[in-house]
Amino acid sequence: MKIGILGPESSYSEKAANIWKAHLGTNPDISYLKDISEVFEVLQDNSIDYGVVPIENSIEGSVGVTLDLLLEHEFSIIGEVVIHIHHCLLSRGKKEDIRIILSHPQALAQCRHFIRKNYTDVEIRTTGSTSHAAKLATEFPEMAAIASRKASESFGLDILAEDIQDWKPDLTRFVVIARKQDQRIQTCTRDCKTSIIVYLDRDHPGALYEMLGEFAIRGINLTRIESRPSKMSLGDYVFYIDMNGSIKDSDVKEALDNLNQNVYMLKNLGSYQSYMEE
Ligand SMILES: O=C(O)C(=O)Cc1ccccc1
Repeated sequence: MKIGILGPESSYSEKAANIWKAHLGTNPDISYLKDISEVFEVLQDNSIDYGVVPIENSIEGSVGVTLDLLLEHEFSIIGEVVIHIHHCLLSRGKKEDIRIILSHPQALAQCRHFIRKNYTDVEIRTTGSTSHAAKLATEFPEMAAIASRKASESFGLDILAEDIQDWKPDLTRFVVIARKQDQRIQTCTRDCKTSIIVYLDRDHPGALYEMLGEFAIRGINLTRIESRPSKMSLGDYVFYIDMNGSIKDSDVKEALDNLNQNVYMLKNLGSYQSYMEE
């Protein structure tokens, strides 16, 4: 069995994958991939069995590419892992040498104030992962990467600054995805969450109110609601909704069945267990 994550070694995805593996009871091999899109691509072509991708961050919000790809593919979410992020600035060079700062776009966004305050004259470059940024920074002393402390050890870089994210705590939620037809998908036993994507039938007053009513009247707690452009026209949206509970709970099932009859499209991404880093 293989699990695909953002590579190379010491990305935050690897940390999330290791937490999930510890609960799994089996030990899938890690496949290091270049970015989030590649995780979806190789899961689609059967080269891996699971993928671990970031979906949401407490500072920067949604990871749009993950949301879009969940809509495009027939994958299930089979687990979620929430981890603490402690970004460091890593380099071979000294502070005064730095001309280029590299990282994953989410990490750069989480450290925006730090960069503006301390590095006014640098070029910013994005990479597929924080650990890829660290690997590139080994090549030139004028490069610095925003990545984890673990990445500094893996790639032999000095830590120029630590805990540089603009807000604390910085938490990132990762989802574990699998092909829908995968028989090995475990059923959730506790702390279950369910995720769906909804595209409403037509825009009319109260459409969102009616949709949310299905959850409210059954006392189902929504943990997130997010709109994303449908990409069909400006002002047209799909809704991503997460809730506490499992599709095996009769109230959740009933709410989704009712909703399904009154919306254009409802995609059930699955019910899964949530793990928080201790
Ligand atoms: O690039 C990584 O290490 C990731 O796993 C994605 C990411 C980037 C920034 C914060 C959290 C996760």
